[in-house]
Amino acid sequence: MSHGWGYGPADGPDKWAENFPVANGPRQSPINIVTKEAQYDPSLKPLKPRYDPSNAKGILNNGHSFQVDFVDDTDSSVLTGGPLSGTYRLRQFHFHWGASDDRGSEHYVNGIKFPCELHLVHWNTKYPSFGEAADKPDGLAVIGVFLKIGAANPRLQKVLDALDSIKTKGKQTTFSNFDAKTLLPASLDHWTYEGSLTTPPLLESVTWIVLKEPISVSPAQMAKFRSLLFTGDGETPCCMVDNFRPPQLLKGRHVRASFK
Ligand SMILES: NS(=O)(=O)c1ccc(NC(=S)OCCc2ccsc2)cc1
Ligand SMILES: [Zn+2]
Repeated sequence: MSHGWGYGPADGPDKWAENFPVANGPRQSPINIVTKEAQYDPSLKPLKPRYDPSNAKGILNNGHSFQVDFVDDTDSSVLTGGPLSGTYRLRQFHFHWGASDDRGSEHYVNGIKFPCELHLVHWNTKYPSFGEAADKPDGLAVIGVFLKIGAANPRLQKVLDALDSIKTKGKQTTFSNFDAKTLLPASLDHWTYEGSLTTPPLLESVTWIVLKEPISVSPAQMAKFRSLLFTGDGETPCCMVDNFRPPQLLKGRHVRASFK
């Protein structure tokens, strides 16, 4: 079944407001981060991701991206610190990428696009579940990590090697013993702002934490991302590429920096 939305001319970001009017809301994501306008906030605490590799559960082609899902019924894989009050549990991570290296990321930095962007999705444990947290203003926290073309990144390889088994929409397989922390760069310096999910239902519930330091990805590794299909078995194949939403209006929001 199609979710009714996608990234093509007929169902893409310019059409999402028809079924999800919040698309024109006051705190939509992604945004272009203008670094000179981001104010250093000394009250931001060090970001503290503490993930248990044994919580990794599976990897799924959801028809929009692919995601690695985690067991989130205990506080064994959590994010605290940075702008966050309380404890946020790791739910899943996924990526957005382009058909070519000149585009792909959702956030821009001073108008610069990256070929790929990783999102690690967490939910606030003051709520009983992800679903309950997903529509609360402080319900979710997403770490965004830029990927830039360079040397092959060995930490991506286990994820990329699993893509052959989830080529088409709806395919999933087990994915265990994976430490999501290994995907993070050395520095956890970040920009943070109040935003939304970047795909429908576009809920305005996300505290965004966008890391300044990118991680590397090689051209061959980018080709692996681009080998996935948006389409399911038996459908006319459509390459999973350009699965990103363009930057949205700031509408008076301020971006804070954790670093000078
Ligand atoms: N790209 S993003 O990180 O903003 C992002 C993260 C999660 C989601 N959606 C998820 S995990 O939805 C799961 C189903 C659901 C349940 C309640 S609301 C959505 C969409 C976009
Ligand atoms: Zn995302």
